[in-house]
Amino acid sequence: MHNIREILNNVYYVGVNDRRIDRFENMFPLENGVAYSSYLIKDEKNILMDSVDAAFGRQYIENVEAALDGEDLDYIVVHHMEPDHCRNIDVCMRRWPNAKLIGNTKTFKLYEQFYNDEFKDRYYEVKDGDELNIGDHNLKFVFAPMVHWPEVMMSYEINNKILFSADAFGSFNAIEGHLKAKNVIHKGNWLDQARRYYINIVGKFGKQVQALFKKVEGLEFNAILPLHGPVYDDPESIKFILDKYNKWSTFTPEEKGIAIVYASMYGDTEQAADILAGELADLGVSEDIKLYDVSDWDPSYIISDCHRYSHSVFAPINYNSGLYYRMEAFLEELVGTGYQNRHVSFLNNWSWGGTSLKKSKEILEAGKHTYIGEDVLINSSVKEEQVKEIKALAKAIKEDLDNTEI
Ligand SMILES: Cc1cc2nc3c(=O)[nH]c(=O)nc-3n(C[C@H](O)[C@H](O)[C@H](O)COP(=O)(O)O)c2cc1C
Repeated sequence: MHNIREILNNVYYVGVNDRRIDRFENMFPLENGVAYSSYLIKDEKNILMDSVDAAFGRQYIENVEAALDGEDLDYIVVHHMEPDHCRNIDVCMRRWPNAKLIGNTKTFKLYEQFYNDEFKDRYYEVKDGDELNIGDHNLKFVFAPMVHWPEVMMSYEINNKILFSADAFGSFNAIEGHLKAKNVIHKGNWLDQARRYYINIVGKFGKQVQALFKKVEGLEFNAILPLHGPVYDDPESIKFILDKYNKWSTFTPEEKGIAIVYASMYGDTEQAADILAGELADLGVSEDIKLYDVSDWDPSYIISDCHRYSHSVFAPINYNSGLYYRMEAFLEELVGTGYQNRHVSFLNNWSWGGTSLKKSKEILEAGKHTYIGEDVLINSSVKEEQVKEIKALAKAIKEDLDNTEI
């Protein structure tokens, strides 16, 4: 049985929900699955936007067949070659033998790398800015290289001002009935999941996202249809997510707040982090204070909040003369997402010596951070002297937070 929605006039959602997947890209834990979105525009020529993950072939083909309602398929656009969106392209090409495959040079190169050149004689190659008229709809292809793969392109439907945005503006979470962003984006964990998706998957490519914004400057959007998560089709939600993307892609904190990230094997560093958090609250910090044990949390959550907030406190500890490896992996990954220009402080625990603090600072160096307060050095366990130092650090962070404009 099919399950499709007409989301805009003659634009059908033909995507699927994957609630059986535990980790996206076999890496990022999912709390409530993910949607693989695909769209069909019906017009004089029918055009399909991308496909879905391999696991959903049968369901997907039934969806596309239902949306076509007996008509033929003329084109399939491959906006992004990542397999969660293109593993059913070959199935569609065989099912609809008159369909042409729309992509760019890089799309077809990647297609043949992942699969083969079976459909070579049906390629319809487009260049950046090319247009294709299919009746009442007029598509303009906008290349968006490295947002977040090299072949990525978007389609802007000129007459109705609809942007088919590939992975940009996507989110984790399967769709629970509400496909329209206005019904979900301000509720539950949707914004957190949209942020975690962007920061961890596209985040590194802020420059390329900004280049795309420049390219589409002046275009109006009535709808943004991404390849995951809800669709944006009202002015408020569109403005909301564009503002967020502008912040995220310029590595600007979204809000004032403090992420405290610690490593602790026996609880002493954790206690120092707790004392600091309590002291910050007692000093009147009303913004979010989040504590993350690097051994406990998947890095994608911590990385997302380090980008979200203005302030971070890192508490690395010494381990076999170096930096505790989970903290090292976390910091490397954080830097890999372009984390920069934040206000940063340190707690450190040592029992006989090591390079953990120095190494942590070296890893973070590229981000040109502002260091707030004195580093607090804990010799195995927190003593009265360190409580004083932690209080002084809390005071410095509170003052700086008060002086921070977002
Ligand atoms: C397996 C292991 C290796 C450690 N290696 C070092 C080290 O090389 N240098 C050091 O100063 N402390 C080392 N420590 C001590 C920790 O850095 C820390 O001082 C101690 O675990 C207390 O902090 P915690 O209660 O937060 O774990 C090590 C601890 C463990 C459990």
